[in-house]
This record gives sequence, C-alpha cells and structure tokens, in this order.
Amino acid sequence: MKVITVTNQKGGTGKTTTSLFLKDALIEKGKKVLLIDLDQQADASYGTGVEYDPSQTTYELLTQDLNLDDILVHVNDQLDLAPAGNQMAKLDVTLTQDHMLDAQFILSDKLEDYKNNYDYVIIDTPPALSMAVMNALTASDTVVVPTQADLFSLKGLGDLGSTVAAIKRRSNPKLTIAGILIGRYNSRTIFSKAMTTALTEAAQSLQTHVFETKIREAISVKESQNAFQSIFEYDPKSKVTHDISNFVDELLGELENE
Ligand SMILES: Nc1ncnc2c1ncn2[C@@H]1O[C@H](COP(=O)(O)OP(=O)(O)OP(=O)(O)O)[C@@H](O)[C@H]1O
Repeated sequence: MKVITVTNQKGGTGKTTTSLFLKDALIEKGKKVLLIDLDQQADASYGTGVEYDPSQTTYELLTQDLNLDDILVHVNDQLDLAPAGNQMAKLDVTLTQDHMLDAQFILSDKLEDYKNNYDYVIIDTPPALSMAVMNALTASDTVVVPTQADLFSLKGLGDLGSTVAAIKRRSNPKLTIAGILIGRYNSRTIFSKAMTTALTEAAQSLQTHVFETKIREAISVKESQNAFQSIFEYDPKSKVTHDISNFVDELLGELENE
C-alpha cells in the first residue's frame, strides 16, 4: 500500500482536483483505492457523489476512539471514502485541549491495520499547515504539490519544505516529495523569467522537481466534477485526460523506482 498526500497550504491550487484525478486514474488501472478527505470544505467527499453521515467523518476518527471502519463509506468495489465534515476546522483546538501526545501519529496508527486492504491511499488536505496536514504527512510515503503557473501559487512553499523536513526528522523518515504539479496550464502562457526562477526555487526548497507533465486548463474538468463523473468516463479522449494519465504514469514510475 502506498500513501500519497496532495497538499499546498495556499488555497485553490488544485489539491482536490488532483486527489480526484489520482483516484480516477488509479481506479482506471484496476487498483483498489482509499480516498481520505481531511479538508473541512469536504469537496473531495462531495465529488465522489455518495451520501454519508456528517457526524462520522475524519474529524471523529482523529479525535475519538474510533477505527477507520467506523467512518468508511464503501463507494464501489474499487473505492472507499473516509469523508470530511466542517467540524474538521476545530481539529487543532480539540487536539490541543485534549493534550494529545504525538498527535501527528493518529492517522498513521489508524491506517496500520488496513495495509492489505488497498493498493493506494490518497489524502486530500486543507489549505493550511495544520494538524490535519501533519497527520497526512506522517502517514504518507510521498507528497504531490499541485500549483498553478502563477507566482502567488508558489509563495510559501518554503514553509511546506520546512514542515516536511521536520516530519522526516521526527515522525516519518521515509517521506519524500514526489514533485510539484503544474495545473490549469495554458500552453500559450510564456513562462516569464520570474516564474521560471520561482519554480526552480520552489522545487529546491522542497528538495524535489517539477513534474514534466502539466495539466492543462479545460472546461471538461469542471464539467466532470459537476456531473460526479470520472474524467476518464466523462471525456476519455480529451487532451486533459491524456495529461492526467501521463502525470499519473510519471508519478507511479517514480514510486516504483523508490
Ligand atoms: N485543469 C483544470 N482545468 C479547469 N479547471 C480546473 C483545473 N484544475 C482545477 N480546476 C478548478 O480550479 C478550482 C480550484 O481547484 P481545487 O478545488 O481542486 O483547489 P484546492 O486546492 O483543493 O482548493 P482549496 O484550497 O480551497 O481546498 C476548482 O473550481 C476546479 O474545478
């Protein structure tokens, strides 16, 4: 079982979209996937199109004496969902009030018994360097950092680099950053010198590289999300679907070589 966290503390950089693409591409490859939603906005959970009990979510999993099974939603034979709820916004406060020791290990401990149940676990995270993200990083093999080809999306990635370094030292030495993924890409955009410098610096600060594949901006991305459909079903022949396939092949190639 490989655990992949999708994170960037900046909002709206494509974390949920990337998590859903990853889930779709892995299912397309016949893999068994667990999607864990740690973002209080719960867009990834909503995106699967299933109904779930809003009082049995990843917040309860991380703050109460519950097993993953207690909150899991069986979406289909290849996909289970650990859904999020808006109570996730108070996770850091709750864990501090409860004086939880080693609070970043909770998710990793709770995944321990499920190692043989899934090929891949995909974790969608909130736009913050919160306890939810610490838990995701501690439980993961690798991290994908979605960004957009603008300077603001790259701001603050140095902080993510420091957090990952701290997690590697303290709670998860095997953690790697697979790469920075450029999304909503427009091929007519000329990368400015400033953008190229910022991308290089961002990759250096994360001790990683930028994925060769970029995901283009395409209306079918939003349309497939609105239709609660996998992009592979909604628009199988489109260029963006091809990008997604190439990106996932690039990522899996890296993971297999580790
Ligand atoms: N390749 C793409 N083409 C078109 N639209 C896209 C593409 N990728 C992402 N989007 C759109 O960009 C918006 C932001 O993406 P998304 O919700 O995945 O970001 P996020 O990082 O998860 O946001 P947040 O930080 O709020 O959790 C969404 O409306 C999504 O549909």
